[in-house]
Amino acid sequence: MTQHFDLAIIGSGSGNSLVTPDFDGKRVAVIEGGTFGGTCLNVGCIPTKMFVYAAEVATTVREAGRYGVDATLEGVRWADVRDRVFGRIDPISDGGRRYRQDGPNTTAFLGHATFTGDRSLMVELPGGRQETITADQVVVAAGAHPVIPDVVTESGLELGDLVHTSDTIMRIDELPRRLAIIGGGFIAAEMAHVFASFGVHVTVVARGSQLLRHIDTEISQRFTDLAREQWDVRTGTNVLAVGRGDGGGGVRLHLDSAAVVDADLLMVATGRRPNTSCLGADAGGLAVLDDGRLEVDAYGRTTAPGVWALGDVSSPFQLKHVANAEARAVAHNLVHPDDLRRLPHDHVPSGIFSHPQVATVGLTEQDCIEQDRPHVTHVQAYGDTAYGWALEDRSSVCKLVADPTTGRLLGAHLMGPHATSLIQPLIQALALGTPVDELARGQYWIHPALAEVVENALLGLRLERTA
Ligand SMILES: Cc1cc2nc3c(=O)[nH]c(=O)nc-3n(C[C@H](O)[C@H](O)[C@H](O)COP(=O)(O)OP(=O)(O)OC[C@H]3O[C@@H](n4cnc5c(N)ncnc54)[C@H](O)[C@@H]3O)c2cc1C
Ligand SMILES: NC(=O)c1ccc[n+]([C@@H]2O[C@H](COP(=O)([O-])OP(=O)(O)OC[C@H]3O[C@@H](n4cnc5c(N)ncnc54)[C@H](O)[C@@H]3O)[C@@H](O)[C@H]2O)c1
Repeated sequence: MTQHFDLAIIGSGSGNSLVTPDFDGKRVAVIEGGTFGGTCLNVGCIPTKMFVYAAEVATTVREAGRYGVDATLEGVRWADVRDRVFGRIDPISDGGRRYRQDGPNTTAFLGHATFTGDRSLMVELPGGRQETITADQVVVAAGAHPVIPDVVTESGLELGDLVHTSDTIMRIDELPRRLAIIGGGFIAAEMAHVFASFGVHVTVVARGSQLLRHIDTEISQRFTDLAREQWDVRTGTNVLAVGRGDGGGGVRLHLDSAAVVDADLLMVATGRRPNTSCLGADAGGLAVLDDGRLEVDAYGRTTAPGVWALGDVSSPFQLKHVANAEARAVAHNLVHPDDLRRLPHDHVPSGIFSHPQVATVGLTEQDCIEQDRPHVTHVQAYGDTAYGWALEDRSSVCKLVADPTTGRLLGAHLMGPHATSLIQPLIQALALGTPVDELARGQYWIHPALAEVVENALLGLRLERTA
């Protein structure tokens, strides 16, 4: 029997937030084929940052001697760290699922959905049952999954055993002695920090010449240099083959430099691909772009009338704050067809919770050069501020890019302690168009807080126009 709904949502990550009061008294289907709550809650932002915090604590103890405080890290109780994280998260996922199962106007379908036609879905439920659903409107919020390079797939090593992705590595039973990571992006940078801080020997194998290649080149270079001091970093290197280690234990990577890397576990962090290959996109009339994303217009409309998409499955940004912001726009658009809101894609910031932290928003210096755009930059060292002295900081920076003629900020790129929080006034200035001079001088900056690095960076920009 076919069930008809006012709204059907595929994916319970940011999609779950679409059940707004506008749908009170209407029928909403929430379809989830994996763990309720999606990536951020279960295997993404939230658990990783809870592990990162524990890693920060371990690092603080290790580095305490620099400040004249003698401390020894006695050990890391991995199982306790892990259980604290998932002891907090798993009940939230369970509660969210129950809330949709028992909700007054929601029906939760716990299975994989495939389009079979125009706003028509087939859901594979546990036990082999199938349910057919139609809806006036459908939102695809199906997220993305880790890409596994061929060289790993061809190794024959099973995922979740010796080979992990971020989906599984946080739940392992015990810390490995040696961890190899393929990839030099966000996940590699964060997880290398976590495991190295916990005493694991980490080897990062990256294709590019620098880690975090997509960010400002200067920051990426500085980050890579600091990473080399903490982890065994092999840049400009491809993995030619993956197999079992000598004696059958662990894994061995054969690199194109002729070197081999032996490790107890391998983590693959080579990007995430939108979940569109098993969605029946063709049957639903949804166009898929070359990179696997669903095609959407500026308002989140797919190529199929009445079908919307948001988040990792369609967005150019695989970030939770973007998925949430897109969900807010789509939630509005579902009920205001004559007053559509655009997906907010201006000045999208990102933060990388590694050691050091990195935070970035807006144009980089290279962007300005490539666009032949007038610009000035200023790099302010944390170490030149009072709180930087307290931190004994010698490597952290706040780099700003501004337009000298308009006096407006173009971009901000920070690397160092609390970079992901320090960047917020700069994100705000970009979003609200606050002139640099007004931002620097039009308010108090608490002395001697770390935020003075941002104040000094703003004051250091050589602008032709001031407010
Ligand atoms: C390790 C890691 C750390 C991260 N850290 C951060 C961070 O610090 N900050 C940040 O901004 N972003 C971070 N991200 C990215 C962030 O998690 C994602 O951008 C965000 O969660 C995407 O939300 P979404 O709603 O689009 O998709 P998801 O949350 O992935 O939800 C999609 C859901 O749809 C389900 N689904 C898929 N296909 C179907 C189908 N056909 N039928 C039924 N259900 C289906 C999936 O099971 C999934 O639960 C991180 C990602 C990872 C992997
Ligand atoms: N703090 C955060 O906001 C945060 C944290 C983690 C993940 N994320 C999101 O999740 C996404 C996925 O993270 P990620 O680290 O997997 O992707 P990424 O795009 O950040 O990095 C992928 C890395 O893998 C490399 N690579 C790609 N294919 C390869 C191959 N075949 N062999 C070897 N190397 C290969 C790339 O050169 C790059 O270094 C990120 O882009 C980000 O949007 C965000």
